Amino acid sequence: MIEAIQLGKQFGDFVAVRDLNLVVQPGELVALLGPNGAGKTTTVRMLAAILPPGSGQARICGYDVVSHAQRVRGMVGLLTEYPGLYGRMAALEYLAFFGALLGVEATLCRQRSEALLRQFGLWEVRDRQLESFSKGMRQKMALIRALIHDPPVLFLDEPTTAMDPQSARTVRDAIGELRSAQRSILLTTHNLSEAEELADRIAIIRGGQIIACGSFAELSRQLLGEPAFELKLTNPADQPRAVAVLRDLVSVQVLDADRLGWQTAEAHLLHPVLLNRLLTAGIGVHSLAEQPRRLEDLYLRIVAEDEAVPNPRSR
Ligand SMILES: Nc1ncnc2c1ncn2[C@@H]1O[C@H](COP(=O)(O)OP(=O)(O)OP(=O)(O)O)[C@@H](O)[C@H]1O
Repeated sequence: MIEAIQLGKQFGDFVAVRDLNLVVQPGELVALLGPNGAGKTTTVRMLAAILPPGSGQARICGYDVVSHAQRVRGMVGLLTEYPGLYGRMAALEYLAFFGALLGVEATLCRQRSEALLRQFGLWEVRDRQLESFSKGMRQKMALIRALIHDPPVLFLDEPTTAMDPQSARTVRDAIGELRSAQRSILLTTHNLSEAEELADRIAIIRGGQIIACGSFAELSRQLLGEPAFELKLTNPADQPRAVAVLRDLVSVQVLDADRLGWQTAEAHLLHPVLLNRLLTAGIGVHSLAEQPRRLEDLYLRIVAEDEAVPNPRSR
């Protein structure tokens, strides 16, 4: 479990993170999203016991990141944006070296290394020096390194940057599997479709503070209201009659000549009645579909609304 309680960090007069509260339960993946300079990396570095918090508290699996820093580092797997790999070492040698540093027994380390190198398609190049690896291969190696001691907590900072679509897919699938293994994962990313796909909850940080947090469905409802539906009529000439027939059932919006829209949380109850009415009135329905919502729309809206108030760093 990851816990941040009123966590804060200042660099000189500059407040990088302020009163940040966040909990990531075991088996949960939370995506931390935010504009450049929002405080994501600073937060992760504090939670991973790399940077001491300026104020507040952080705990990993119940251990305080300051008083039990060493223990916390052993329980955390960290994939940073710029992983420094030792280029002269071969892949397998590197993992043995890192595993030993983290206290992983040699035979176990070799077994895990093989399983992970195979999972990420790097087994064939296990004896090649890391300096000959492409950016994407290095990123995969950094992820394997973060997993070599089988940590209960993972911090993944931009895990799929620099990867081709197929490699990014492999890594995303692997992240999905890691989550079901009862780990707590905090993912920072600028790739919103990746966050939408992987995250159980989304936390949006701006100016060092969390300005929104919840599941995609919760944030959608809070910001955009109940799910929205769109009905397309077979014949645009029926539109005035369709509006009249549905008016007392739902708040109908005319979207254009042959399309009507509404929002409801109870589509399963409403739609059979509504379709029956239209049918009885002899009004043809071409299609009825829920309007897809994207995390990108929500994110841009949350950040734009927050920008309308003064920057929290100077509040
Ligand atoms: N060691 C430091 N000294 C001074 N300022 C710092 C230091 N580390 C971070 N900052 C500042 O704190 C703010 C937050 O930085 P941080 O790297 O946490 O942001 P981020 O959300 O990870 O950004 P990005 O998406 O660009 O990676 C930035 O304005 C950064 O310049």
